[in-house]
This record gives sequence, structure tokens and C-alpha cells, in this order.
Amino acid sequence: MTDAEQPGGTVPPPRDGDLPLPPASAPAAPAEGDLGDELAEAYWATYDGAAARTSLWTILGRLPGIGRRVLVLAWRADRRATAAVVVLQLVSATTASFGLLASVGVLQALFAQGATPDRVRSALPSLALVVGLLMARAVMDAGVTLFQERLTPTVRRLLETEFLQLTAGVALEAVDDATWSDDAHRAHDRGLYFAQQSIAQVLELASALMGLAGAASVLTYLHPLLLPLLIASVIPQGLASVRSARAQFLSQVRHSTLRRRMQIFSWLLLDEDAAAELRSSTAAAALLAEHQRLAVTIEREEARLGREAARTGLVGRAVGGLATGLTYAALAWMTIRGWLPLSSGGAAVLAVRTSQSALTRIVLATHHAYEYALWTSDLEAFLDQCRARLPRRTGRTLPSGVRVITVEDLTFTYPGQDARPALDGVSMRLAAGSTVAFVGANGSGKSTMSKLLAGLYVPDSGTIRWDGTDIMDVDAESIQAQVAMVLQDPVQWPLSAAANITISAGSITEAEPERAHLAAVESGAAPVIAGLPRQWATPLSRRFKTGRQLSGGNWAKFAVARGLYKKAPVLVLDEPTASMDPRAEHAVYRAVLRGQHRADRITVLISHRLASVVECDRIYVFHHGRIIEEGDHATLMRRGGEYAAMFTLQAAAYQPMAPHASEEPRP
Ligand SMILES: Nc1ncnc2c1ncn2[C@@H]1O[C@H](COP(=O)(O)OP(=O)(O)OP(=O)(O)O)[C@@H](O)[C@H]1O
Repeated sequence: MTDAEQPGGTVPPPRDGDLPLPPASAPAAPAEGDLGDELAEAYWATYDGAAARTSLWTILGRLPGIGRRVLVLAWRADRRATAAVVVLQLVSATTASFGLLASVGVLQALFAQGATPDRVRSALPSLALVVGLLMARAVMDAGVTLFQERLTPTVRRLLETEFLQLTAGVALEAVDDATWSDDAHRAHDRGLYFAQQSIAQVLELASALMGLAGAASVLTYLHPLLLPLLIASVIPQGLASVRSARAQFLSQVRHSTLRRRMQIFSWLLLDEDAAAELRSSTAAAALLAEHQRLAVTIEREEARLGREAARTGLVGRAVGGLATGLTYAALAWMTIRGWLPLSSGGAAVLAVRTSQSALTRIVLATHHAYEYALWTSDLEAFLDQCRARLPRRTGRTLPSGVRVITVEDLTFTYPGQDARPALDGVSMRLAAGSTVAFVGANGSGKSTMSKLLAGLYVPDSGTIRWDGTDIMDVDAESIQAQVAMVLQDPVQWPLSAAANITISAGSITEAEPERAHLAAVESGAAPVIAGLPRQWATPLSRRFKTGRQLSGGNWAKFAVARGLYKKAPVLVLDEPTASMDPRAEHAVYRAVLRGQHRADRITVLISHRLASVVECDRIYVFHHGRIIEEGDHATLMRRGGEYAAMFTLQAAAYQPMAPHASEEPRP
């Protein structure tokens, strides 16, 4: 005898599924030591610090490819701006080299024999040339900045538009895939940003490389021996720069992961939706304490990073200084030996310094360009993934309207959930003018069935035919366009009341006034809208000054109104009235079951409140993805199976003294 069968029996508590007890205490976050390490593995940080962990040769080897791809990206966005940037950059670098040569001229004139005023006078033309070239270079650099600033937002806009179009268009199955959502957020938050930034880095790299090449040619022109001297002097400087750049990258990673961890707690404390629960459950104190603990850890970490940065900087500068000292000593020696005129020695000093600063820029820009390129290719790979997961396109569309939908032996398993199919051999027939109900226990497959009917998922086997046409032979979008879905947790669009209804027909700005009005009346949303301060124009969100937040039941009315406004030949209502008051619920059922468009519409109603399905023409009872009973209410009650048991159990709740029926499903 079950509990329910005992006199005055109660519904047994849910089984615990062998759940062990939770530990009495667990850390809110990883211990201090591994705070950064845990988050470093997070999906959004995949490539953070990658440049610092890769060999220099690998990075250098990839640079030409990176440069080419950035150029293609920029070219696609704005050809004129890209061409202008490249030309101006080249001319600017050439001007810099000539400027260096002109400086040699100045020094040669100043170090020549003769009276000082004469020497200064003879240096004037070269000096004027130096000034002229400097000015020309400044203009060129301003041009580069101008076109770069024009190019970067265009690249961002193009990539972002493509990203949003593809992500909003991919098949629902792709969105269900947990890794897709991680990939999407990573591509959005990092990929888009770094793809745009990579343009600046590649330009910086190109400019620094050209600067180095220019200085090297000037040195070779002054004396061929100066080139190996330059190489010998910049190698230690380069190594010190690489070391310092890598330390900088790694510290940035650690620092940002720590900050992110703390931000999670700040967001929770600020979250509007969490505000009530935060106060009522006294969660605020616990979250504040964790925030404080992290803040102190970050403070210590920042001080440590500061010490490390100072140490690396000092070592870098010491090595660089030593190398410069040795170079100058070698220059002095060459001058004393008479291999190099004094004026050329002075110019060589200038060229060496130019080279050293170019080298530091090259090292930093190389690391940045490499890391940004990883993020960019991550974004590109994600876009390719989306392109491969777009809904089916066959070039054929369904004619508008349907008389009968036949489902035969349908099987479907959610991706990654291979243990048990959500639908297993389901067959049914849905005719226009009828209302069909799906009932059954939680997780028995009702919503999944409705989503397959709507073309949101592709069946693993079996067929769905619309007036004889297999849906696999037509574009998925053409089915979605013919099904209006009112889902269990409707979206609360932060848009106007009107847009919250018209959005189902693909517009948030245009409305068919009579149609919108009728949908509002039938769904019960009309009195809600009438009571809003700006009625149809009132934004339904507290985030707007004149906005209003609706109650759960009123949001549900808007969801039903959306479904009705779409005027689709198939209307699916998945638990539409669960949060509505009894009168509102009654009105919705009256509109849906006896509404004026009923004759040419197939209405599918999913509900746990069996009183609402009594009037339906056909009821399908789901159990573990299969249909275990079907028929109208009277037939199913006579059968005395699972439906009758569930119905009697619910009805008994309204008659407290009546004995309860058994809760166990009877397949
Ligand atoms: N997006 C999804 N990804 C993976 N599994 C899913 C997904 N949606 C549902 N499922 C699983 O598929 C099975 C059927 O779920 P479905 O939502 O169709 O049940 P339901 O009968 O509508 O339940 P309820 O009455 O609780 O709404 C369940 O085992 C559920 O866990």
C-alpha cells in the first residue's frame, strides 16, 4: 500500500537519488595561493599570456601570416583607408631614414674645420632639411593615425555585425551545446576587441621594423663595420626587452584573473534582480566578506607585481645600459683609430639609440600582435563553426497554412545527452481546427515535441509531414515562420508594450493596430496596457525612466499576446497560464480554445493543470519520451490509465475529503 492509498494519504516526497550529504564547510573561492591559477583555465582566458608562454622563434615565424591576415581584414573593411595607412606608413619610415641622414650632414658641417660661425652657417641647410623632414613626418604620422582611427571602428562594426547575424541564426541545437556558448562569449568579449586592436599592433610593428631598417641602412652607409656593431649592441637590449615584455604579459594575466574573480562578487552585490533575495536571505554579508577577502588578496598581489615590475625594469635597463656603453666604447675606439670621422661617430650614436628604441617597440608589438592574432583566429574559427551550424536550407519553403501535420515514429536525443532519447518513437496527427494537448510528468518530452514541430530541432529518425511535405525537404526557417510559440519562461523584452507584442511578427517599430489590439484583448494584456502610464509606448523595464516592471502573471499575458499576434497556422502554448490568476487563465483558454482563428489553426496546449485540457479535441500523454495514451478527455477517463490517475489526483485537491488516487504512472 502506498502512502497515497492510505486513508488521508499524502504525496510521497521526491526520491533523493542517493545524494550524499554536503560538506559542513567549503571555501567560497580557491585558497589564496591558487586564486589566479584556477581562473587562468577559464574559457574566457584561453589565450591570455599565450605570447609569454610561446618561444620567440614560433612567434617570429607566425608574424608574416599575422600581418597578411590583418591586412585582409582591414582591406575588407575599407580599401581606401587601408591603402592610405600603408602608403603613409612607408613614406613616414623613409622620411625618418632621410632625417637621420640629414642629421649626419648637420654633424659633418659642425665638426668640420674652420671658424664656429662658418661651421654653423654651413650646417644650416642640413638643419633646415632635418626640421622639414621632421615636420613632414609629423604630418604623415597624423595621417596614419587619422586613417587608422577610421579603419578600426569599421573593422569592429563589420566583424560584430557578422558575429551577431551568425550567432542569432545558428540552429538551436548549437546553442544547447555548452561549449558553443563558452566559445560565443569568448569570441564576443575577447575576439572582437582584439581583432580590432590587432590592426594598431601590426601597424606599430611595421613602423618599428621600418625604423630599425632605416637606422641600420644609415649605419651601413656611415661605415660597413657599424652594422655588426649595431647587431651586437641590440641583442642584449632585445633579450632584456623580451624578458621584460613576457613578465609584463604574465603579470597582466594574473592581475586580470584576480580582478575578474572579485568582479563576480561586485556584480552579485549590485544585481537588481538579486537585490530582494540578497536582503531577505542575509546573503549580502557573506558576499561582502568574500569580496573583502579578495580585495585584500588583490592588494597584496598588486604590491608584489609592482616589486616584480621594478626589478625586471632595473635588470632590463642595466643590461641595455651595459650594451649601450660597450657600443659607445667601440665607436670611440673606431673614431680614435681614424676608421670613422668624428661627425659620423656622432651620427652613429643617434642611429644606435634610434635602433634600440625601435627594438623595444618591436618586441612589445610582436608579443601583442601574436596574442591578438590568437584571439582573432579564435573569433574566425567560431564564425566558421557558426556557418557550419546554420539551420537547414534547401531552397524550398512551405506554402503558408496547413491542414494536417503527421508525425511518424519520431526519435530525438539532445546533443551530448546520449543516455536516453527525449523522444522515442512518437507518432501523432494534428489537424487544422483542432486543439491538441500534451500532458505528462516533468521531463517526459512535451516541450521537446513542440520544439520539433516548430522546426527548432532536427529529428534523429522518423518524419514530420506538413500536408504530406517532409519538413526535412524545406528550409527550417519556413517552418519556424509558421509556428507561434508561447514558451514556459517567456522573454521579458525591455521594449515598449507594443513592441513586446509585435516582435513575434518580426518588428519592434511597426504594428498592425487592430491585430495588436485583438491579441491584447484575447490574452488579457489589454487592461494591463491600459493601466500603464504611456500605455502602448511604456517601456516594460525598470531600467528606463518611464518604464514599468510587470508581475510574472502579466508578463505571461504578453507572451500569449505575442503568440496570437503572429497569426501563425500553428500555435504552441507551453504552460502559458501557470503564473496567471484564475480569471486571467480562464480568459486565455476561452480565447485559445474558442477564439475566432481557431478554424484554420492547429493549437497545441502543454499543461500540467488538467482541468484546462478537458475541452481539447485530443490529448497525448507522454511518459519517458513515449506516448502512452491518447484520446479525448472522456475516452481517457474511461480507460482509467495514467491520465485518469493524474486527473483524479488533481481533482481531489479541490475536494479535500475525497481519497487520493495513486501517483505512480501506469504505462
Ligand atoms: N536543451 C536541452 N538540452 C538537453 N536536454 C534537454 C534539453 N531540454 C530538455 N532536455 C531533456 O529532455 C527531456 C525532455 O524534456 P522536456 O523539456 O521536453 O520535458 P517536459 O515534458 O516538457 O517537462 P516539463 O513538464 O518539466 O516542462 C528531459 O530529460 C530534459 O532533461
